Amino acid sequence: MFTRKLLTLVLVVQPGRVLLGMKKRGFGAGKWNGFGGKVNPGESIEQAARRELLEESGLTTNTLEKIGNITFEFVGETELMDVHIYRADEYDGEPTESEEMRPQWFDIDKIPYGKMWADDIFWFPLMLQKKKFLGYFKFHGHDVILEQKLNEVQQL
Ligand SMILES: Nc1nc(NC2CC2)cc(N2CCN(C3COC3)CC2)n1
Repeated sequence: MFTRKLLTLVLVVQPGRVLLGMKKRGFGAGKWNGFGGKVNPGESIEQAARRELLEESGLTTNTLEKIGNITFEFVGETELMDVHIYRADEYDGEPTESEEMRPQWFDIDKIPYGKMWADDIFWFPLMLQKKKFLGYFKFHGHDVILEQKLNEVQQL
């Protein structure tokens, strides 16, 4: 009944600050988010995460750590979003605006949750504490969360 679309999301975190990008077009345009996108055939999820980070932010990293996996359901749609979330604590390069994203550093205590996906406020604190988590969010449209599950796990 449901198909799953593999997607990636990378958060670059430095002491006291996190790098977010303003999505300039496509799904989630107008929201701040980490960097990510689709997984191409023949690509591992981690390779796709690295590719999208480079394409969207100009950054590379040696320290991509898998920290979460969240499944999103949208009422009335049969395709689930299976988002694999990574944290990078080091990076090389300079944050660079791309066609997709305008990068900006945010102090941890000034993360713009009001301009991000509604689920982020729930799992960002786990991500920032380097906890690993599994989640499930059921959305009505793009703004209303009808159901949610979020559990810390020891390993992904
Ligand atoms: N933070 C956050 N929340 C989401 N919530 C669900 C939407 C309700 C989804 C999401 N991603 C899925 C979409 N993906 C786009 C980049 O190319 C596709 C970025 C990561 N990222």
